[in-house]
Amino acid sequence: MENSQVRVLLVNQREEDCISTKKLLEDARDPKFVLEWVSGYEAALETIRRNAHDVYLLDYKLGERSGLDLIREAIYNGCTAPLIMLTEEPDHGIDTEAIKAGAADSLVKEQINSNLLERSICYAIERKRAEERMAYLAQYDSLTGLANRSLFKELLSLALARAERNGKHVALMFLDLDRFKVINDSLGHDGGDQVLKVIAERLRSRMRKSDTVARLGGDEFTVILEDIGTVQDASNVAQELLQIVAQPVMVQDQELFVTPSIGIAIYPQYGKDPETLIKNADMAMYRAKRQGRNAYRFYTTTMESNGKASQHLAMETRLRHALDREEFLLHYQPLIDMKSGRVISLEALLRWCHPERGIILPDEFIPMAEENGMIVPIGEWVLSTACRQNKEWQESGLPLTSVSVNLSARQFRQKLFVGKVASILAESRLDPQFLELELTESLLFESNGASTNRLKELKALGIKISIDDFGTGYSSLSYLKCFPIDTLKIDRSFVGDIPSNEGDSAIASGMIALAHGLHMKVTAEGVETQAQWDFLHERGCDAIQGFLMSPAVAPEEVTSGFQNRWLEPVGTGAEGGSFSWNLSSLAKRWTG
Ligand SMILES: Nc1nc2c(ncn2[C@@H]2O[C@@H]3COP(=O)(O)O[C@H]4[C@@H](O)[C@H](n5cnc6c(=O)[nH]c(N)nc65)O[C@@H]4COP(=O)(O)O[C@H]3[C@H]2O)c(=O)[nH]1
Repeated sequence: MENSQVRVLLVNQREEDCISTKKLLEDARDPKFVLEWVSGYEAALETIRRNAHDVYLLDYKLGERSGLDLIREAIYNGCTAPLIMLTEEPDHGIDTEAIKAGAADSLVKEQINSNLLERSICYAIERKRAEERMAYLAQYDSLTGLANRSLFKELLSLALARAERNGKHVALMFLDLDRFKVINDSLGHDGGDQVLKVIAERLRSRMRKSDTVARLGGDEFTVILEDIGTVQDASNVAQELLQIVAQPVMVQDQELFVTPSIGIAIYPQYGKDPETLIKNADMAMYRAKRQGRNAYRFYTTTMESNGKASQHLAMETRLRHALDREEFLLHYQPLIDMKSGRVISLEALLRWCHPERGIILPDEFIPMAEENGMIVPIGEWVLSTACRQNKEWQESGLPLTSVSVNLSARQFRQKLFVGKVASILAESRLDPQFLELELTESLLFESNGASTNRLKELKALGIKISIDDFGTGYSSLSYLKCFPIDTLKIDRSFVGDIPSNEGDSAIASGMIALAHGLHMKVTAEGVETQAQWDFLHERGCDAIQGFLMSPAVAPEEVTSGFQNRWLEPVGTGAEGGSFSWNLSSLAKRWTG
């Protein structure tokens, strides 16, 4: 026990009990017990209110009142130290009542010996400390010691209620470090943590005791300034915060320069409740970032009313948090082998479950995520979720298939990308042969030898590579033979009008022949009609994907699809032999 002297207050009516208890505790060396005694109920309550003891031993019999009453009253009066009940004889009913009332333990006097009493006291104190520590951890950020998100929200609600009562203003500042990810990536998490600690300390020491500084997570901090006189006051503080954060930080013998972007929303003009105020300060912070970082911006209504630009800003702000708030999900679309009718792969397609708008398709937010770099962490999430999910399916006994994952150029260009893929595979325990990465044509051809090497490293891991949207990238075909590619995916823009459009039909046929000539497989995307199916089948296309078979579906539907209608090949004839397709029944199976 840390504190080697434990102050004990014994409350009972008989002095001889005090003497015997003293004797029991006398031998203890560590901790050393210092026993005090009071006999009356009121005197006991008075002493307990002074909060001067580490533990209380309360007799059940205290004249007209009982020890149970004293426990309840002590707790009601704010007693935080543990209370232990002492009874004359074993009584389960009293024990239970005592514990319910808040006692740490209940002991029968005649059973007590020195050892038992010491242990009971020490356990009670340790348990109390553990509870206090847990309560602290639930409210404070363990890295910086600042208020955490939940305490911050509570304090903000209280601050707004106070401001409403007193007719005052509150400024909420949302502060995010610029390019913190670069620091984390280059110094590692320990280095990043040290930076966060230094910044947290600077913010704390600048603010008054009555102001709140919180860390919401990652590199996001908030400051609540109560009782501000004018907007200029908030401006001055923001200006000062920019300066103190920008002071060099020494970490791992390196001098680093960190800058923040700060968004400010003022209560009550720009948010009457905590949620609105937080959302608006966040949006203003994002505006500061977009306008060059290392700056502060006040939230104004024009940020909302400024048509398309503001919608874009609001969407980007939400997108930045979507990952933390677990708003992304994956749907899966099957790719069907044309010979066997079996599912050979499931393409993971990202969906954003927007709290107000519902499911948003990737075309609406991936370009934004590409532009602001969010695609890198989002893509990592997609990759690990898809691998984990596929492993789960395999372990649950579903037929083995690959999962294919779309890659963005920004992800692929990361220096550590191959290592990341390897560690995701290791974590998910998915056999690499069941992962396929889909890269776009332009991604490969825009870069140089680096892509070839990276592709070779990926292939060396044992995963498959396909070229997505093939035919849309204006690339030189001669490049194709330089890359270790398994599959070409014909873009759906060439599939939509076959067989009626001669040009598209010729292109699709040419692509199939080209891929086969280079010993690659071909998948046609966007197959919606039987005529397209027939055409592609005749030309020897290996696999197809499209609404004719199934749209992308939620993971649960993949399981039920396999169980109900996706399992067996359709038609007659042996696999690989001559196979007569019964497309309408196949399509029926797929569409349920
Ligand atoms: N009209 C029509 N469309 C069909 C048919 N069959 C499938 N599709 C749609 O075609 C898209 C196929 O994916 P993609 O070419 O890789 O095109 C994807 C891919 O480029 C990108 N994307 C999706 N998920 C991710 C991801 O996790 N990471 C990255 N970087 N990009 C992704 O967003 C694009 C659009 O995805 P989705 O909206 O899910 O749209 C999917 C799918 O729903 C059909 O028969 N007819």
